[in-house]
Amino acid sequence: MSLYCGIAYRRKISQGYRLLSTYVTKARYLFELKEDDGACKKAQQAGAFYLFHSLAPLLQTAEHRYLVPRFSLLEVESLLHKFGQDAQRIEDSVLIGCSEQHEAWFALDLGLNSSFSTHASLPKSEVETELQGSFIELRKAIFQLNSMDSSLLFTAQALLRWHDGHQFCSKSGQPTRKNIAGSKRVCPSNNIIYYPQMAPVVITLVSDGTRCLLARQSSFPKGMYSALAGFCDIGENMEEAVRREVAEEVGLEVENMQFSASQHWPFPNSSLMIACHATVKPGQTETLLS
Ligand SMILES: NC(=O)c1ccc[n+]([C@@H]2O[C@H](COP(=O)([O-])OP(=O)(O)OC[C@H]3O[C@@H](n4cnc5c(N)ncnc54)[C@H](O)[C@@H]3O)[C@@H](O)[C@H]2O)c1
Ligand SMILES: [Mg+2]
Repeated sequence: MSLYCGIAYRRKISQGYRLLSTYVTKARYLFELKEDDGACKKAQQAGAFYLFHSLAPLLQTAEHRYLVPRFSLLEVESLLHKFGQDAQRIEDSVLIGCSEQHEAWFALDLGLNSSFSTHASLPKSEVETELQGSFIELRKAIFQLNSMDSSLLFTAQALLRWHDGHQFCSKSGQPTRKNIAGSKRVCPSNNIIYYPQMAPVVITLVSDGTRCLLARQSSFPKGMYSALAGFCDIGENMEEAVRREVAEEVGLEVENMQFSASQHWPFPNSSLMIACHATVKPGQTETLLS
């Protein structure tokens, strides 16, 4: 369907069904904020900000759990002012979601070099004291966060990392400029648009119907085993990647496979983990036992 038809179709639908679901209005609102810098700037006025320092989120401790504090635009501006920085640094923030009431959520890293600020990084421990929290590595905090918080922080960290690593155009070498939402960067000299990327990874639980195969990398901590994982090669579909990775890593040939679930995984860079179940060809189960 062409874009024109797509838009016309959307209008027809929305005229026919005036009461759109909360999910649909939210999805369309976020899409608008990504496309319209003015609307996104306006959303920042009433939005909430999650703060990071060198990709570690600011967390507060409460009875074996971590809480994720959020700040208003005014609070962030006043913090920046206190540390001698101007509000332009807020343009480094990225849109990471919104509430059902359309309160937009942003993430801002106070530790990474800012393209706007003369002061590259805010002093970590002083900011922690000021905000009564700690910047904690996300990997260490995962299991003490609720699932909504961890998913938001995963997205935030992945986007912040992508922007940090894509400040220059790979064709012209010129600095690229992010849009307000942070959903893309553009090279002003040749208009090439860069979008945040993630690498597809297949992770496969191989079984013979009753037993499953786990493996370990030499880099894993002692005693840790996992399903077989690997990056998709360019040009491959999911099935081909599963077949190749299982063959490469354990020397077995996969017969049937089924998609199970997927998850964004921010470590060490952004991956889309695609989880599958697979069985191996008959006669290979002895290998599984040995
Ligand atoms: N069982 C597991 O190993 C496991 C479990 C949970 C999550 N993960 C995640 O899945 C990802 C892939 O697992 P793996 O390390 O076993 O992959 P892998 O088996 O494909 O081996 C990694 C190697 O693949 C190459 N490679 C190809 N494309 C790459 C890309 N886009 N980025 C980085 N390296 C690339 C590199 O040479 C790298 O050393 C990892 O990021 C890991 O965090 C793995
Ligand atoms: Mg692997």
